Amino acid sequence: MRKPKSKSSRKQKDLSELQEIELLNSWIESQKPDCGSNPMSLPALPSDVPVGRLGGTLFSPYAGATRFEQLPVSKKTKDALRQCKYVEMTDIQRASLPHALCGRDILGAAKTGSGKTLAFVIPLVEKLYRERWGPQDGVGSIIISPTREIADQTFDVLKFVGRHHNFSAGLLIGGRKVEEEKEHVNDLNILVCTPGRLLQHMDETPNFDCSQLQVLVLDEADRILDVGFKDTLNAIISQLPKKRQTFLFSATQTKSVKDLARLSLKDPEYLSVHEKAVTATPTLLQQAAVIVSLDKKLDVLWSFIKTHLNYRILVFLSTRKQVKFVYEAFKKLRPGIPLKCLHGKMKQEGRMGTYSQFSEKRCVLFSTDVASRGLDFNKAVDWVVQVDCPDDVASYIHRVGRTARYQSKGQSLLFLLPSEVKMLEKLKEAKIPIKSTQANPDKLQPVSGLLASLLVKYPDPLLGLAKRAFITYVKSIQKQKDREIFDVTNLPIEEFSASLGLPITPKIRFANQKIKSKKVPELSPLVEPESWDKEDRLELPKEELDIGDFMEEEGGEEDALVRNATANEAEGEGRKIGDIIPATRVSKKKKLKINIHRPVGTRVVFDEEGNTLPPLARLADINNSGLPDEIHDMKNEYYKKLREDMKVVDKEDKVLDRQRRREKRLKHKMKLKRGNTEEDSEDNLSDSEGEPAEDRPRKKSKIYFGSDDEGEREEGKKKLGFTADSMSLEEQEALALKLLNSMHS
Ligand SMILES: Nc1ncnc2c1ncn2[C@@H]1O[C@H](COP(=O)(O)OP(=O)(O)OP(=O)(O)O)[C@@H](O)[C@H]1O
Repeated sequence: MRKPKSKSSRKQKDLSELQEIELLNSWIESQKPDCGSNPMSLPALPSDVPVGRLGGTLFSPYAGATRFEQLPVSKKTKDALRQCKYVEMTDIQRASLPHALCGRDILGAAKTGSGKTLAFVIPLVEKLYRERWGPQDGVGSIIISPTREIADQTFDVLKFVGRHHNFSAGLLIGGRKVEEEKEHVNDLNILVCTPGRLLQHMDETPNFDCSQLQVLVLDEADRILDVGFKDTLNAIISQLPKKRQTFLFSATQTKSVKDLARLSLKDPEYLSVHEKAVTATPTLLQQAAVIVSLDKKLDVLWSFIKTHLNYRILVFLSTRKQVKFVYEAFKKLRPGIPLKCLHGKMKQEGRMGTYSQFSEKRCVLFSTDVASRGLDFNKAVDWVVQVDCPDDVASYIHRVGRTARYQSKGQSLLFLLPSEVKMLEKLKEAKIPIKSTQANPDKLQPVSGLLASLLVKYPDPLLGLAKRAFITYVKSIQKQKDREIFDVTNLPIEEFSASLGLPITPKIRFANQKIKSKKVPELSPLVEPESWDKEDRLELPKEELDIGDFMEEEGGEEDALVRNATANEAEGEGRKIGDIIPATRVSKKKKLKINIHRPVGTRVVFDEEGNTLPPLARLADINNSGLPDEIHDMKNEYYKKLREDMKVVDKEDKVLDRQRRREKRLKHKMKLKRGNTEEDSEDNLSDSEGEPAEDRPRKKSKIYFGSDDEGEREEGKKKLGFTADSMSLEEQEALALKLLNSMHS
């Protein structure tokens, strides 16, 4: 145990701290543009770090510094940085820290994973240190993050950097008990929060006071300034003092004067360190795009996962319901790699748990855009797969930015619908080096048929999830702003629905109305669009991008059942042999023909209009050779069980049917013999209800066979002298005939 410090040593420490603060403050003073002196001048600004000032001239006295050690920051901060092994500064840190430490407002833009967090955490801590901020001074700094996970992560960085300082800091995010927070929030000096929770405290916590705020940080600034947070942010800003230092950081920074005016920035330094870089994304990131039709997306995703079982893969889908469905369904299919999911409606504990557990060596995390920004997963993500097209270029940049972070390599794959190819142009215009590649249909492992059987086997919850996934996806496309890329009328919704394993296409009024008028083009799902530049093709994706076996050059062995078009048919329809036929609902006539060759036990279900339900139809057509062993076995086992069950049910049905017919015949005979004089209420009932007698529930008062009512059974016995249990059908029939004959005679 450490000895308690004596009074004199504490005094000495205080004194040295005071001296340090004085020194730092005098340095800051000397750096003001109008001061004219530069006592701690360093080498000139390197030419590869373009630094500019919005509407002003560059003033960056420390821009030549490359190591944290060289910066005018407190010993406490330097010690912490050293302990965390932060030695060399990244570009954005080199460019922004000297300005930020001088007290200027910063608009910082740098590629994803380039260390922007430290670029605002260090000056924030230093500012409070120089101001000798203490617990009694209340809130001195606020960092606003768009998601809980980013806030949590930033809080960790803050804890590291501020470990030797004496400030109190708190994480205020949704999903936690607000009442507990209210008790402590007034004692905190630094708040790391999400906008909603901060405003909640501003509105509800008694005496919550931010009037002394020194530094405000908007991390992922363009997102926070976005319409989604507009009202909340305006309400927050209105309660903050105008005299403060403000930092705005993002990989896709806003330059909107309107936004800056909202935040009352004063001559902000616009530091876009990678503006002149050749690419807008990390240099070590390799990016590819593949054209996939909507109904083949899950097949391609499944194949990708099956061929990348030793990687850490982050998969983006556009809606929460899709994430839930794909996660639950794929989990049941057991691909051979741990699966996780992350979305905004998960409970806080689960959300944080998933986020921190995504450090397993091999793992697939299905996520919505909640994980698209700012997250720095503990261990490097190997692959980012965007199954659904991002909303815009900025969203793409943030999503792929979850890999290839700070000097590590990464790979990304973007799925685009044939109708979304325009996105590729936009990405290229934004200096994103993305290569187009093709999935090899021969290597594709179809999963849609398996999903159909899963939905039959586990209707709860999979059927509901699939429906919701379908609806939310279509709606998400409809809501997209960029109509050049997203066109809901171009979606092959029938095929998409079938590919999720759904027996019938759920109705979406707005979408159906729009789609009805437009014929869905019969696009081959894996065909390279003509507009693609051949030079863009990724010739050797396997070596370079490790895309896996199923992403190969055209040609190769044909999968007769998956690609079941004959040469003639294909040519006639303008398709190539080898194109995968989309899962369309064919005419009843055609399907009946297919039905004849259906293996025993395979059920064909028709909808109300007489169309067969494609997933089940497709299920029978899927070539098992394309399936992995365990799924093949699962499927066979499932079929076997299905066949056995069907045989039993079939046998029972036949016996029951025979019995009913005999009964009917018997009654008919009895009626005839009585000359229709005697009223048969059962038959009357049948007519009155207009149902065939055998399908109608029998009236309890008339039936004694197997009645639950003991009294009725006894009465029946008395009347007829037998029970159904005690006689075979033949005996019953013989007895009835005997009775009839006796009546007749
Ligand atoms: N100077 C440095 N030396 C070593 N590692 C660093 C340095 N600065 C940051 N890092 C590391 O780089 C990684 C990315 O940093 P950070 O999360 O701050 O990136 P970012 O630019 O904010 O990314 P995004 O735009 O995705 O939010 C982190 O793991 C961080 O620890």
